[in-house]
Amino acid sequence: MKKIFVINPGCTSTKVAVYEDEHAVWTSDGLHPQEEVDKYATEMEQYEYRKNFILKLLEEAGIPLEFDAVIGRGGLLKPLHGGVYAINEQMKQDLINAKHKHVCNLGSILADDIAQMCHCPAYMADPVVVDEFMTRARYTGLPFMKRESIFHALNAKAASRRYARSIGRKYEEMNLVVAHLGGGICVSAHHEGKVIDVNNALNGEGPIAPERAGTLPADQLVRLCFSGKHTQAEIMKMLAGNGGCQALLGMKDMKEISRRAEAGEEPFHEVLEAMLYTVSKQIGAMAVALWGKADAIILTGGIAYSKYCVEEIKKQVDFLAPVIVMPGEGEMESLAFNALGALNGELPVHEYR
Ligand SMILES: Nc1ncnc2c1ncn2[C@@H]1O[C@H](COP(=O)(O)OP(=O)(O)O)[C@@H](O)[C@H]1O
Ligand SMILES: CCCC(=O)OP(=O)(O)O
Repeated sequence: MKKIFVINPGCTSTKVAVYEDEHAVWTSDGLHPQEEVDKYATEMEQYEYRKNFILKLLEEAGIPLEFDAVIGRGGLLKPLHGGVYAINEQMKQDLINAKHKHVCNLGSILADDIAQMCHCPAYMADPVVVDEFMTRARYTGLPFMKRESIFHALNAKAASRRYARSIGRKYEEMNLVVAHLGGGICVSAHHEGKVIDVNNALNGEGPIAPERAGTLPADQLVRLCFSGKHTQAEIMKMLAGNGGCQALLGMKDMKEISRRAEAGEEPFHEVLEAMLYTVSKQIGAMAVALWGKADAIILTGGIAYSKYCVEEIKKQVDFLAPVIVMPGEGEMESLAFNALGALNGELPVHEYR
């Protein structure tokens, strides 16, 4: 029996879990009070805080630091193929110096720390930079600007595989549109096992999200940048962190927002309608990326728990393909399976260079 520790840092939580082979024997949602994380300007400054937070959770649960492997959610490295990677010094340095900032950059660093404490291997799998774009999806209208594949690869692929299995088909033989509806939102087009297009979930592309602005009118963004009123860091924070519902409603708790919208309370109702409209339009775009031949549209992530949100999206897109609802994210399970596969020699472990 292999004991695996899984670490998944998100903007509002550090989810952790202990697996014995494929069974979760302990999990924690690891929610952080917003005012705690708001104290830090960058994700790297949260390193000590998140590490101590994890060690305290383990201590309180009486779980000794005795694991066969530790696996963390992978961060904003250079574009990579999917799969399992051994965490090495080069990877940690690239994460510390990453051009894009997001707390998932801490996943591999924290995993390596804990692995060193229990003398076992450290891995990451299907990081947010999995890049399988078709060439035409990389283009913008400027030769020096290329689109980047940054999305919730782990959950989007795990949900796709789970759905394919449930209907007795292979992921590699299907066309799927997958909308991951979390604090950030991505809608990806999966063609025969490859994500050929997806909105950049982090920076200025795609739907309005609980804490992200999504696509903005470029001319207004340029004027804002040159207004002299904001630093670059402040504007980046408007795109991811303080954008979307956080900017429009002063909150990003989607349980609360959807409850108030459903009760007809304004501006919650109108803003949520607008957000879900942008999600639906992105689903339409990805269905076209699949030549209109999507086998299914999968709605996943925390917001897919909201029947109200799901119904609003369905009304707009169910003419395209059957809508399958898979609420929550299978990231912890998927990470554990990847580590188990690596330990058992069933999955190749790639070297990061
Ligand atoms: N029952 C629910 N109804 C509406 N939103 C929900 C519900 N449960 C969770 N959420 C929302 O889901 C989001 C978290 O989703 P998750 O997939 O864990 O993503 P992330 O890792 O990006 O935070 C939060 O915005 C949370 O408010
Ligand atoms: C795609 C980058 C990772 C990301 O956006 O994750 P969260 O939505 O969990 O913040």
